[in-house]
Amino acid sequence: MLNKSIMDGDNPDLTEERMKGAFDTDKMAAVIYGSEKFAIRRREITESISRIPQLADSKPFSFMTREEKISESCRKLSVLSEHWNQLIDTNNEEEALHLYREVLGLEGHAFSLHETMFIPSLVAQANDEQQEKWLGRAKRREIIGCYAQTEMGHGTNLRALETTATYYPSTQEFILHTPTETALKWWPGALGKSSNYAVVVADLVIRDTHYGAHPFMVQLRDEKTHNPLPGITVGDIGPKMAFNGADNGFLGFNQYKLPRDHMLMRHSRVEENGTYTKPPHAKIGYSSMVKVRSRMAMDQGLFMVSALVIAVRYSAVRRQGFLDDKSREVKVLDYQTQQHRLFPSIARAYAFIFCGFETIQLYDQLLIDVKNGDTSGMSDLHALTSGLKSVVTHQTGEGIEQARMACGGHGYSMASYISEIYGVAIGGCTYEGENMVMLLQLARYLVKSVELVKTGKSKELGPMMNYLAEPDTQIDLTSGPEAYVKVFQHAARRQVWKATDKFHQLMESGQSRDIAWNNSAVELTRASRLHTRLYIMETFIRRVSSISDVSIKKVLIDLVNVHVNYEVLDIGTYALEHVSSTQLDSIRSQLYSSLDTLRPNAVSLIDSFQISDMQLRSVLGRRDGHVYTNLFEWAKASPLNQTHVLPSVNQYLKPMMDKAKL
Ligand SMILES: CCCCCCCCCCCCCCCCCCCCCC(=O)SCCNC(=O)CCNC(=O)[C@H](O)C(C)(C)COP(=O)(O)OP(=O)(O)OC[C@H]1O[C@@H](n2cnc3c(N)ncnc32)[C@H](O)[C@@H]1OP(=O)(O)O
Ligand SMILES: Cc1cc2nc3c(=O)[nH]c(=O)nc-3n(C[C@H](O)[C@H](O)[C@H](O)COP(=O)(O)OP(=O)(O)OC[C@H]3O[C@@H](n4cnc5c(N)ncnc54)[C@H](O)[C@@H]3O)c2cc1C
Repeated sequence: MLNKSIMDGDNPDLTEERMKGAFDTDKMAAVIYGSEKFAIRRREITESISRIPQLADSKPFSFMTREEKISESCRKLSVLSEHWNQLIDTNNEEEALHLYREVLGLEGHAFSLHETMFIPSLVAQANDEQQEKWLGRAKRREIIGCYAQTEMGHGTNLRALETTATYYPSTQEFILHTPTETALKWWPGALGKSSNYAVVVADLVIRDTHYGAHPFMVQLRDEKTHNPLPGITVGDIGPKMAFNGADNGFLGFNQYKLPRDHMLMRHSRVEENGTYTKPPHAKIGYSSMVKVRSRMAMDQGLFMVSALVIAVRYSAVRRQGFLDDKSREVKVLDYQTQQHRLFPSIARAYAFIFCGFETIQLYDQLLIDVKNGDTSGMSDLHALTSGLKSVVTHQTGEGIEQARMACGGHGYSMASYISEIYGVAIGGCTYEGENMVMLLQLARYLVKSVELVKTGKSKELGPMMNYLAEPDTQIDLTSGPEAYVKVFQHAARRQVWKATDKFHQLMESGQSRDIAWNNSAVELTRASRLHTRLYIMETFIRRVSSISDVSIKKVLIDLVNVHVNYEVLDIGTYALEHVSSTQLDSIRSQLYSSLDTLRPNAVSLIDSFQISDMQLRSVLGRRDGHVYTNLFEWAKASPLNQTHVLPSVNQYLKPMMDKAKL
């Protein structure tokens, strides 16, 4: 049995799909998750969780109020705290993330920022003594922390943050202060009600000199009573589009005193007498953001996968309409339009996850380098993750929305859970830097790279930039996926040069640098997208080429074929400058035949992610495929159906109808 999800009693339509799978889903899981060891650990953790009944949702999550969701996730966290060490290796971040995802899902919880930004900030920004003092406590979850940077008035432009941390040598204290309403911290996850500590980013002021954004470790609430400390105003910012299990919060300081050693001082320092030592790299304080951005290709890939697991499984059990055989309706997965809607997203999800592995490793390496005093890799990783974060969040949003529509009417029901996945995932277009802003950060790097080529300094180009210096060559589309990489290289190079030329020409025509930049910005963001998509395609092909298992490699090559054909057609207007319309027609035919080739493996490809029903919270995406019975059961569980006649009917509708009868 190659597809390890097959079980007796499942919906036969799904079992039939799983029987068709040409590869071992456990082996594919090992490729997806980077190693056989981790793929096995994931399954073991999931299995162990299923043996602890208190970790299951106490009722369907979608029927809970926001307060109930928050309380439910806290209840589960307290159960988890009893089992933590048996369930995972607590030093292994990937195991911890898997545990969180399985048990708490994606709607956020009290620890949402604790692991993702609070601890990483302490790891990267606190000096050894400070780590000694706080890191162990944070890791043992004696305290709960978050990352409080964004303010009501400013999120993007960090240089304009208004919260001040003014140092007074006389008392050797900082005074944290919120000078205006717009200076209130606004948005930080888990800040409102859960966290008792925060890494607060504030403008450091010493003797009237403003040194800009710096991180501070700040206690917000009393450890015994959990009440806010005097001088602190803190609360929840209210319901959001999604992610409502998290208490994103506001925070204000009224002349709040903080000891000197609460500024995180690994890279910049303030001495007792107020002498300031600047960091070895001006943007080193931004490292927690780079950390999260470096995770986003992986995390967003998994969001997209969740929606695709639901849509592909459902498409295999949903029968509607006829093809050749008029005696039985077909599975909607057999429609070419359905495949075209879903399969390119499966390919992108695989590609994002492979990229994610790379960027996570690059960040881990950078952290070591920076600790050893080498900051030279910072710009490269900042540029790479800025572009990647923007492209994957946007494409993930598109893919999830297509997955919802692919489920027809039931996709619109919360029983599918896709709208929640969509709402949480697209938050990523905004958090960790608004997408346009981050594409423009990458564009700075691309423009500088072109300037290097123009001035004969191509040798100084960063990784992935050499293609900018190469001439256009003839493209032979029959030579395999590498030819498609060439199309992307040509298109990206041309757009990067075009945008740079425009920027330079506008400056030469007398516009200031900033105005010329703004007037070239749309072209610059297009250049960044093409460059990033090239990186994604190259990484995907490189990863697949490195696989030795024949059956796994075969299906992944099929997936690469879907990817490269789809991507080139998707940038058709740019590609047309390098390939003929006849060639594009042939790419179109190849795409359709690659969808056909992939069809028998579609269910196995998404089963391989081994995402449990507990995590999916979707009636449509159930592993066993028994959708209809459970859809009815789910609807019956609606609070509205707990009584035949609602009070609102007796109070308003009945009197209204009765009155109309008179
Ligand atoms: C282990 C278990 C874990 C369990 C976990 C359980 C979860 C399990 C489930 C997991 C799934 C998760 C679910 C949802 C979670 C939701 C989480 C939501 C988190 C959201 C958090 C946030 O949302 S938190 C706030 C983020 N807020 C931003 O993101 C602001 C953007 N804004 C900027 O980031 C700066 O404002 C911006 C633009 C760079 C300009 O900064 P600036 O003005 O200072 O600089 P300039 O533009 O002038 O640039 C001057 C030169 O600096 C260079 N440079 C700039 N940055 C650099 C850098 N970092 N490194 C190197 N170089 C850098 C640049 O490239 C220029 O270089 P050059 O001169 O050579 O061209
Ligand atoms: C779910 C969620 C969780 C979050 N969690 C946290 C958290 O834990 N901690 C935290 O500190 N923050 C958090 N944030 C805040 C988040 O980081 C910011 O909202 C984000 O960085 C965007 O900043 P902004 O809101 O100021 O957007 P704005 O900058 O106001 O964006 C508005 C528009 O202006 C455009 N724009 C702005 N500047 C430029 C420019 N220079 N060039 C071109 N266009 C520009 C943008 O592209 C956008 O179209 C969270 C946000 C969300 C949605």
